[in-house]
Amino acid sequence: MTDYITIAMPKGRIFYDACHLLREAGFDLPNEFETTRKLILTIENSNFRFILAKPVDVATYVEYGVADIGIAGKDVILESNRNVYEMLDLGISACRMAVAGLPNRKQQSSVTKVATKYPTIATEYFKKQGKQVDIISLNGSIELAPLIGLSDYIVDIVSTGQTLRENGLVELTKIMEITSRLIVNPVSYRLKKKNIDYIIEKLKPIVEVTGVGMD
Ligand SMILES: Nc1ncnc2c1ncn2[C@@H]1O[C@H](COP(=O)(O)OP(=O)(O)OP(=O)(O)O)[C@@H](O)[C@H]1O
Ligand SMILES: O=P(O)(O)OC[C@H]1O[C@H](OP(=O)(O)OP(=O)(O)O)[C@H](O)[C@@H]1O
Repeated sequence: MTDYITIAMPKGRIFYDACHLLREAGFDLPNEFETTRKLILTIENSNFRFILAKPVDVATYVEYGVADIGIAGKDVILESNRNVYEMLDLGISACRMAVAGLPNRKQQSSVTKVATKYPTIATEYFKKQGKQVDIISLNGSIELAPLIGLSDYIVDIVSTGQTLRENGLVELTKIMEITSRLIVNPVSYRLKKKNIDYIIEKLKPIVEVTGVGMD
């Protein structure tokens, strides 16, 4: 049986950046990669197999070993806290995690409420600040929460800042910079080290040109 390397790719925003990066590194990804609805993709005459997952699920596929390696945002890696090795900062899909809110807001109640898709990161952040807050978990459209009185603040991804601006919110504090990382299953790394190192070595010079590298 072919000793496939299975790579979990995040659908959505990161996918396009990730495909571009892999092509730059010399992987011959067919053009249909960006248009197909297939969830398992192969490259002819190669032992690479790609699976397309929701970004938030990539680290889960890698932890369970059904994917040997994966590409995931640092936000997702920190939030999901999966047992994976983070091997390379790919520098793609850059954005930041920030606290935002309405300007000149008046607190609604004695407890500060924070809405977020990232409860772990938000809890950790406010704990480090020594602030007690109520975290309200949402799945999207986080900016809605302070507008409609559900929360005092949000913790969310900011990229261009357009969503904040168009909703009259302001960025208050940057929590961290976010980029996508190459993650690896620890057992796969032991068993398929040569093939996985080959991929990392192909990516490194491309990534270094853009100014990032190993953590
Ligand atoms: N403006 C942005 N908003 C959200 N994520 C971004 C942004 N820019 C870069 N990213 C990165 O892309 C990843 C999320 O991509 P995407 O928005 O496609 O996922 P998602 O919102 O979880 O997917 P879906 O739309 O299917 O729910 C994040 O984990 C983050 O690392
Ligand atoms: O600074 P910007 O460039 O405006 O990008 C930031 C927005 O993009 C993301 O939302 P997404 O589009 O993933 O939708 P969601 O609300 O469903 O998470 C993020 O949660 C912000 O809302």
